[in-house]
Amino acid sequence: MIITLAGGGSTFTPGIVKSIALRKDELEVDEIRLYDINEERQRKVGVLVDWILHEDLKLDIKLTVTTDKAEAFTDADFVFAQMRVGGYAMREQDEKIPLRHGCVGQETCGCGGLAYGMRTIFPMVELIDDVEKYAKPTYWILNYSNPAAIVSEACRVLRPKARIINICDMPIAIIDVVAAALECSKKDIVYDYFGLNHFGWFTSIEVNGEEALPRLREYIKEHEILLPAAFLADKQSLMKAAKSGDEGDENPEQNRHTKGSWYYVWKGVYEIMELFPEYLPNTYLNYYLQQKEFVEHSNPERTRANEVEETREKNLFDGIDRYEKTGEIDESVFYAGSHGDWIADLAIALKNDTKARFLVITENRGALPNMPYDAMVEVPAYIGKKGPEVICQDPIPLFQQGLMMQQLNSEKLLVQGAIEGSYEKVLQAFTLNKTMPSMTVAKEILDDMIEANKGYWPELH
Ligand SMILES: NC(=O)c1ccc[n+]([C@@H]2O[C@H](COP(=O)([O-])OP(=O)(O)OC[C@H]3O[C@@H](n4cnc5c(N)ncnc54)[C@H](O)[C@@H]3O)[C@@H](O)[C@H]2O)c1
Ligand SMILES: O=P(O)(O)OC[C@H]1O[C@H](O[C@H]2[C@H](O)[C@@H](O)[C@@H](O)O[C@@H]2CO)[C@H](O)[C@@H](O)[C@@H]1O
Ligand SMILES: [Mn+2]
Repeated sequence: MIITLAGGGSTFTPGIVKSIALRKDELEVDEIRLYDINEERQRKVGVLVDWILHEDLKLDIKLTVTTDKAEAFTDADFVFAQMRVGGYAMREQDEKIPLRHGCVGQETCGCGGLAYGMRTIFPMVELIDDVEKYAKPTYWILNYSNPAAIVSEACRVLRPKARIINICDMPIAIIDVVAAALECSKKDIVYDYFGLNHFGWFTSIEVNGEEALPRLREYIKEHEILLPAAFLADKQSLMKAAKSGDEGDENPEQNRHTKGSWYYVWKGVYEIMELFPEYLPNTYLNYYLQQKEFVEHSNPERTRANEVEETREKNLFDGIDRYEKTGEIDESVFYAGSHGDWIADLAIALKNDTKARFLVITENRGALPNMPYDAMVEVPAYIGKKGPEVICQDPIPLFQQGLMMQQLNSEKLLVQGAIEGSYEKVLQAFTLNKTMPSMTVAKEILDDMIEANKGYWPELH
């Protein structure tokens, strides 16, 4: 069993490798390969991964670190894709350009997400072609390269036969927080959900067979935020940290959610549920339902990209430099948690045909009867060796369906515009996005984005 991480220089690589390694028996993994286009970044992360596999866990798993496609993909069984096309420098542009025009600037939502999508569509297609050329015919690509909604639509259109499953860890991160709030184990939770990626709702959260949404509603109302009580001890300092964008030094998974801009993410769940209490919203709906408020509490000079550069990325690479100089490892420099565990669990379900239930981004095919057949939706599915078998649901309510159709068509227009090189379609995608106040503002942002993305975007005519 060979698993290749494409985007092996990612800040998430050490955590994912640890999750794979801890499930080595179920995955029967013989070799892990790291592949990236950035040789130096890849080499450094490779040093840490080598330590995890061979010094820390003392495992007999071969490690290959490469920038060569043939070496990376030949006979691979799984490819876990986590590319950030353009890096944090371009994420900063995605966030800051719309904010300069008074609009939501976010990694995967609004115009920032559309811009990131334009950069990622063709590198993803290239990755699929490389994998098809070199890997085992039974390969699976588990893709979490963002923006997953646009990437999955582009793959559906351009490579419909590819063995790729697109996934997102935000819903499971929400379930982690819900479990802490309800003081139960996340293993006891079964949930129902519908939506698009970063655009969906939990319709049911059962804990040991009991519907817990009413209890969760009360919790959120009482605390005025969806964060576990322990994290709320000092609300004043939380808010101060949020305003300064300070993530602090701590690294544990949930604590990071109380720091920097994440605070507003969990606060927004309360604000949405005050007006629309029926379902638990995905945190990303904040950007579409509270556009004005998001812009008001954002600092266009310092966005989430800066926070990540100064914390997760800096901690990782400073930690690796220190290890190379002194031989000392501080495990807190790398992020490990639900993200990697979930990806490894999904690979196990595919490989061992377990038919376990996962939330995945997949072609609708009637699962949501009042959404288009070919929409890439995020819904629960049983996962076995043939891929996802989606679970059918009742028609979704008009409010959610209307929001989803607007977002879906914006994303579809972007993909069509990228493929056809059509400026007009891309402008329609921007204009249609719910974060846009007018077509004129959409055009101003698009023109700035074209300038900033030279060398990354296809030419538009
Ligand atoms: N779907 C999800 O829920 C989810 C969760 C976490 C992260 N992500 C995504 O995972 C990716 C990695 O995030 P990160 O913060 O660790 O970023 P990062 O910049 O640290 O890592 C990304 C790596 O991808 C490499 N890369 C860029 N283009 C490439 C290409 N064409 N081929 C191969 N490698 C390439 C970069 O050199 C870099 O080493 C991002 O796309 C991020 O949005 C998704
Ligand atoms: O701003 P970032 O880079 O820290 O996070 C952006 C990503 O946020 C979500 O994933 C989180 C997840 O919610 C959290 O619990 C933990 O696992 O880290 C992830 C990455 O930060 C979202 O689902 C991703 O798509 C975003 O890229
Ligand atoms: Mn996500």
